[in-house]
Amino acid sequence: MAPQIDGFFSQVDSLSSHFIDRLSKAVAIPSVSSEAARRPDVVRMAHFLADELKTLGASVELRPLGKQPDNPELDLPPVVLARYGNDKNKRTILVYGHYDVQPAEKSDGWATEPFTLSVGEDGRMFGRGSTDDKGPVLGWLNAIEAHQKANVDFPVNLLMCFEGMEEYGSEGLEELIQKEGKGYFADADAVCISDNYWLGTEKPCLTYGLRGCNYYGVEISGPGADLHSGVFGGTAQEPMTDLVRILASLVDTHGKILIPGIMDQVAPVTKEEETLYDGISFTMETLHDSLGSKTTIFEDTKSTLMARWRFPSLSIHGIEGAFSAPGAKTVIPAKVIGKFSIRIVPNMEIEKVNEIVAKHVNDTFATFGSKNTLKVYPIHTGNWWAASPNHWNFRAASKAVERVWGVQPDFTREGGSIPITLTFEQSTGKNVLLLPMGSSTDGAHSINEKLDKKNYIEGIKLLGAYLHYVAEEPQQ
Ligand SMILES: C[C@H](N)C(=O)N[C@@H](Cc1c[nH]cn1)C(=O)O
Ligand SMILES: [Zn+2]
Ligand SMILES: [Zn+2]
Repeated sequence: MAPQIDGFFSQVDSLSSHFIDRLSKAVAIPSVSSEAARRPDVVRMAHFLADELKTLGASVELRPLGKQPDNPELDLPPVVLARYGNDKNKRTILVYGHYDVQPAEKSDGWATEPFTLSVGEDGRMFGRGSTDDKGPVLGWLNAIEAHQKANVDFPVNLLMCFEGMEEYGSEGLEELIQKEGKGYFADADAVCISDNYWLGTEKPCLTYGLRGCNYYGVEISGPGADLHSGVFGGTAQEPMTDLVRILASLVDTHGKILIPGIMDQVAPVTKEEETLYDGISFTMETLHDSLGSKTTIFEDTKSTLMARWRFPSLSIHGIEGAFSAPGAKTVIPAKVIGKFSIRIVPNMEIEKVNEIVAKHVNDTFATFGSKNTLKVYPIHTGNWWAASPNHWNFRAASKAVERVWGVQPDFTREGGSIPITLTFEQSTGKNVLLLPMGSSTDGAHSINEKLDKKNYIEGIKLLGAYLHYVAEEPQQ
């Protein structure tokens, strides 16, 4: 295999400008799934991917998913399903990624235009979606192209599933994956997802667990319209006052979730599990670098990693309807919606968490004696996932990491969520591997999101090499 894989690697190097250009085109499409006004751009991004895939000789389908449940006026963006190769003598790998991105505005504090890929002299490539998840998604396409141009036989059949609503809880996808487990994906031998990050900046990792994410809205309304605080302050009960008291009842400064009953559902940490955290290369310095500050809850790496991977966390994200512009507007908002989410872990159950959250918020509000109106509801939910890394799929990826990066990967879990991972595992009955491309300093979801050129180019080699090692692995 060595000469073949070497030919592929040098072709990736030769095509690097072309691959960066492909990423620039993708980043230039502002495919923000959470903003209704951007929906045409999300759809445009699906077509961009489909066209690129067709040019590479893949067979492609754009599958409609119907209307968006919480906004029935709006069509969900299509899922891009594609197949490259159909050789019965080869293994078939199903890869998943997402082509939607988080919102981004220059005014949020970006140093460059968020929807323009800005490649610096130092090799950092800034742009929304560069690392999450357009770079990794294009990695698969680039790996196909480099094989073609290097005249190297593609080692597996590749099934691809790229969605456009991941950043909004993978709306509409679950049913399709459940149905296609024995349909479009029937001949998949294993699944690979490239949509997370290394723990630091030097050492790649393979990931075998994710937290889930239940995202909530707490809506409080009172007056019929926004009011003048000089005229009505002290006269009307203010929705914002009630809301901040509710939000303050959810979590403390040290990350302790204050909702009764939440921690009771968490599986106890076993002695064996504890030891897993000892060998992982991760330092508080790396964490401070990724954080851009030293404001960590814990002072040691083990507690930090456990808090990220193994325990739930509650984050307060924002308040819709509140005054948030610079300056000093003397307004009393009439209706405000607080947004918060809970990252859930084994053995928490989505429905049980929803019930406990609703009870806590309603009970807390009842103690205020407020005349305002309260509603609390889940906006979207997603399950946790934990798999076994003792499988040829992980072995192949580990060999690929060693080949491309010259080190053995860490085996990690992940604090973030990819809601559909568990559904892939259950519907196909196959092993699922997470094989990240980007590093801990990439700033996914943040301002100045970036992907290092080195991670992108070596990442394309990594994805290709993984497929070669998959082809070589004996059956388990
Ligand atoms: C890990 C992945 N790249 C990611 O960013 N996932 C999102 C998915 C999400 C959004 N709402 C709920 N889940 C995340 O972890 O926030
Ligand atoms: Zn992602
Ligand atoms: Zn994301």
